[in-house]
Amino acid sequence: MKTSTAASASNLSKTYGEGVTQVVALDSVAIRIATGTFTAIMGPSGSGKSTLMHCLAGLDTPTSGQAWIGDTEITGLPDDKLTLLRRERVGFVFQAFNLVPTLSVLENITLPLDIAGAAVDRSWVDEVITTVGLADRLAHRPAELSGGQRQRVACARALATRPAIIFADEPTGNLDSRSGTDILRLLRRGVDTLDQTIVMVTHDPVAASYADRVLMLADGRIVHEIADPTPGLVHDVLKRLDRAGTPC
Ligand SMILES: Nc1ncnc2c1ncn2[C@@H]1O[C@H](COP(=O)(O)OP(=O)(O)OP(=O)(O)O)[C@@H](O)[C@H]1O
Repeated sequence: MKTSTAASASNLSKTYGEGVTQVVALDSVAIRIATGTFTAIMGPSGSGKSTLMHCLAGLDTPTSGQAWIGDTEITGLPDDKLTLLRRERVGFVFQAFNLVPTLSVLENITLPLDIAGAAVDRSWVDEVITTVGLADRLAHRPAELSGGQRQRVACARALATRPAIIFADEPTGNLDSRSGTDILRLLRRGVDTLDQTIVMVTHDPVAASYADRVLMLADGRIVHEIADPTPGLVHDVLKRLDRAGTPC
């Protein structure tokens, strides 16, 4: 049983606009992410997955409610402190956080450490590089890599700083199934062997089955939770949600 908390939120709400055009993207969400666990967030398009992840990661500000990374409350934290906290304790595997094209694979992986002015723990970085299978590509530039290899670099970059938590947004979204499987196994290994904590948004029941649990969102609320998910179970719950638009 995991006891410490990597991230959490209480009463998290986010609305856009006002009056008749108001959109409730998040509606009083409460969540606890235990350290060393892998959580998948799923739900129909527009259900609030990205908004939830951005608010949990300190990339977006909720309209009301509170969010914590570890025991630090991030809601209300001034921008400079939030930037520092993200840099030191959060890893991202987002499409928007692309690799730097002019840097080599190795330089991209150690970039967050360089920015933070942190000493590079070379044996740790080597372990991560071996884990992601990029040892023979370190001098290459991102343009010389396949999409799957690039995504593995993004994962290695996120793991290199040993962040308290990694947020991954559709990490296998643009990949063929073999590369996608590599990435998911890698993330899973990070949790199992490195005690990494991961939160991943996905639309894919197979990807979600690598997680320890799946949280289903609908209309900005967590409406269902699946422990020890299998692709079939996730698929069935998604289908019922799509049909009913309500909890199962
Ligand atoms: N900047 C914005 N302005 C207005 N409405 C927004 C904005 N960002 C998101 N929304 C709305 O908030 C709701 C939740 O959006 P969000 O992107 O979190 O959903 P999602 O579940 O990640 O969707 P998808 O699976 O399609 O990426 C949607 O109805 C969306 O239209």
